[in-house]
Amino acid sequence: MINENIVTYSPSHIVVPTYKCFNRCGYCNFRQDVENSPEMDLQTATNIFHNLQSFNICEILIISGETHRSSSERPQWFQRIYNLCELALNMGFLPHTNVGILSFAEMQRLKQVNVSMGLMLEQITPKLVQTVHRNAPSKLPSLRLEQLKWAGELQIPFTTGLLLGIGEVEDDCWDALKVLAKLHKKYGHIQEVILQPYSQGNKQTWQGDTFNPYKLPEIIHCSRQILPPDITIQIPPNLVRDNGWLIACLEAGAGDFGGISLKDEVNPDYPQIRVEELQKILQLSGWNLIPRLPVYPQFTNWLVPNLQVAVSNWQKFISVTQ
Ligand SMILES: O=c1nc2n(C[C@H](O)[C@H](O)[C@H](O)CO)c3cc(O)ccc3cc-2c(=O)[nH]1
Ligand SMILES: C[C@H]1O[C@@H](n2cnc3c(N)ncnc32)[C@H](O)[C@@H]1O
Ligand code: MET
Ligand code: SF4
Repeated sequence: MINENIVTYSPSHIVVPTYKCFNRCGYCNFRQDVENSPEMDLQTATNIFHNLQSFNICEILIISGETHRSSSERPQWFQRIYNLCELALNMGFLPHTNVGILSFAEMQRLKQVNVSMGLMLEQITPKLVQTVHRNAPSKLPSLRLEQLKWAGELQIPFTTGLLLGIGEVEDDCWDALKVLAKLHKKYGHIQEVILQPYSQGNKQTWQGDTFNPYKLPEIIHCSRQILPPDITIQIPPNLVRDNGWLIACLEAGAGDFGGISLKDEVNPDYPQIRVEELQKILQLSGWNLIPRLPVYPQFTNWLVPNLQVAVSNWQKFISVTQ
C-alpha cells in the first residue's frame, strides 16, 4: 500500500555572503552592524563545499544581508552571490538563493545558476511600514509583489511565504495568501509557501512576543483552502517545538519542513532538530519524512540545460537511497 502520510525536507547547508544589511527589520536576528562583518570568500566556500561532499546534502541555500540598489557596492555584492552559486553548482550542489530584493536583470542572471529562488512576501498590510518595517525599505509590499511577478515572467521555480506574528491580524494573512494564489494562477511558478512563525531571538530590536505556535494548525488549515493544491505548505520544525502540535500542523495540511541544515542562520536561537529525531517523532504518528530536491519535479523543464542535468543526477541519487 502506498503511504500517503509523507512530509518532505531538503537536506541543505546555508551559506551567508554577508550579514551586513542596509535594512533594519525589527524582528531580525541575522544582520550584523559591524562595518567589517566577515564576507564569505570563494576559497572559504570551496573548503566548506569540499567538506560537505561526504554528506548527503543537495541544497546550498544562499541567504544574505542586502546592499541598496544604488549603492556603489551593489555590483560587487551581486557578483559575490553569483560566484557562490556557480561554485556550489560546479562542486555538485543545487543552489537556492534568497537574498532579498533583486532587479529583473539580476534575477535573470541568477536563474542561470539556481534551481529555485525565494523571497518571503512577509505580509502585505501597509501598516507594518510604520512598525517592524519602518527602517526596512526592502520590505515594501509593492516591491516584493513586483519581484514575485518577475519570477513568474522569468519562469523561476519560487519559494515565498508569510511571516506570522509581526503585527498583522488574521484577515491580513488571508489577503496576502489570496494575492499569492492569484499570482500562481497566472504564472504557475510558486512551488511552496512558508508559514513562518516569528520567533523572538537575542539580537532583535522589536519586543514582540513569539508567535504562538498553537495557532499554526488553524492557519495552515485556512491557508490550504486559499492556496491552489499544487503549492506545498512549508513549516520550519525548529520553530514549532512541541511534537503534538508539529503533527497537528501536518494533519492540517503542511507538507514540507524546508531546508534542514546544521544551523538555522535566520533563527540561531532555535536549534535544528536532527533528521533522525524528526523521523522518530513522525513515525510514532504514522508519518514519513523523506528528502526532496530544492526544485520540485514539475518545474525541472524550466531550468537551463546544465541545471537540468545536475537535477537529474540528484533525482537518480535520491531515488536509490530511499
Ligand atoms: O533554514 C531556513 N531556511 C529558509 N528557507 C529555505 C527553504 O527552507 C528551502 O531553501 C526551500 O524549501 C528550497 O528547498 C527559505 C527559503 C526562501 O526562499 C525564503 C525564506 C526562507 C526562510 C528560511 C529560514 O528562515 N530558515
Ligand atoms: C529569511 C526570512 O526569515 C524570516 N525571519 C526573519 N526574522 C525572523 C524571526 N525572528 N523569526 C522567524 N522568521 C524570521 C523572514 O521571513 C525572512 O524573509
Ligand atoms: N535579507 C533577505 C530578506 O529579508 C533574506 C535574509 S533575511 C535574514 O528577505
Ligand atoms: S530580515 Fe533580511 S532584510 Fe531584514 S534586516 Fe534582516 S537581513 Fe536585512
